[in-house]
Amino acid sequence: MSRSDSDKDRLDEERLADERDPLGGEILDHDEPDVLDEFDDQPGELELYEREERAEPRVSVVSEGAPAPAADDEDEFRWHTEARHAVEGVEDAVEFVDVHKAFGRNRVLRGLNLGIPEGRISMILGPSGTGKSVCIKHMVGLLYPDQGDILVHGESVPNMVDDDLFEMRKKFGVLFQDGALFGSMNLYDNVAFPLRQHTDKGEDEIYEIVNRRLKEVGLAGSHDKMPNELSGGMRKRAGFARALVLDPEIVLFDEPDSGLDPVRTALLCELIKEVHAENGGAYVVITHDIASARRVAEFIAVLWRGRIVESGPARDLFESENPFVRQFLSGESQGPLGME
Ligand SMILES: Nc1ncnc2c1ncn2[C@@H]1O[C@H](COP(=O)(O)OP(=O)(O)OP(=O)(O)O)[C@@H](O)[C@H]1O
Repeated sequence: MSRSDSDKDRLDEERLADERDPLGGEILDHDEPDVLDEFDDQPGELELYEREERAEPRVSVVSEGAPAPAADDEDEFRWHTEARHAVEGVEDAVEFVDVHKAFGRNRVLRGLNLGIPEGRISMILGPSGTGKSVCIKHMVGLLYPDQGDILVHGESVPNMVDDDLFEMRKKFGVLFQDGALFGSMNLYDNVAFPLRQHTDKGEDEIYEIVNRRLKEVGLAGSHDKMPNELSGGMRKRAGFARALVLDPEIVLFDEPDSGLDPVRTALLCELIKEVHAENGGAYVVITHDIASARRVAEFIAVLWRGRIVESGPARDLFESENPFVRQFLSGESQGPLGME
């Protein structure tokens, strides 16, 4: 069923009123292309969010404007062994190949090489402002690299034409920091939204799916609640239910623990594990919360200064000899990471 005009007007108003970009918490720049202009041509949840304009032709991922690595990089990257401990017999769902991304003079990704294993819960950990959100925006084509490539199931995301990108995004479920629920819709309609957008399913089937997903996240019986009646934890669970309704192959969680107390964080971590055990797929969680990593992560990648310091199965990383990884994963004040 397609969305009615009045629904679209409502969403337009909401998006214009709420200028926060739910993936990064940044304020949308009005000089950026208006995402709502794309809405009519390619309705889809991610199309509601800020999307970077990219230069034509889109086939090249090497930009002449990409800044050259600075001479002092070697010293900065002395802890970056980029050691990748193998996950036996598992392919990568997502791969970053030497990705560089700068915003003006701010070089955020500086030669990022990373593989996200299929069928595992992976965590990208790193200090604040180190590029974790920028990294996941590249996976869904909301940002484009200055240099390098991002492969999702072997397909290059920056090289995709719009139709392919739109199709590829159906593989993803995304849980934004605040759940990114539409304030004017009740919980049921929020969770049903991607199904109405992306599928031809009838309302009976949609009801069955939404009901099952809301039950799975412990929100059965809250169909009629409006987002402003929900606690932060409930909003996140509702966002999780919505991220799952299209049976995604890859689920991205942008700091699922932000704004939650330790108990609710622990409960959400348990929920992520249970749902993953039930549904499978590649889950990618970005966070700087080490307790969540201990609870949930099967695979960990530590990101710092736009490159991976080390990555591998969680137990290997928690036993790492690398001084930076040891300091970060134990939360010590002494070590290579200072107040910067
Ligand atoms: N669209 C943008 N335009 C300009 N700068 C940006 C943009 N998006 C991100 N940045 C910059 O990129 C850097 C990395 O930001 P990012 O949000 O990825 O960090 P993070 O590791 O997710 O941090 P945190 O843990 O605090 O959320 C920051 O300096 C940020 O200001």
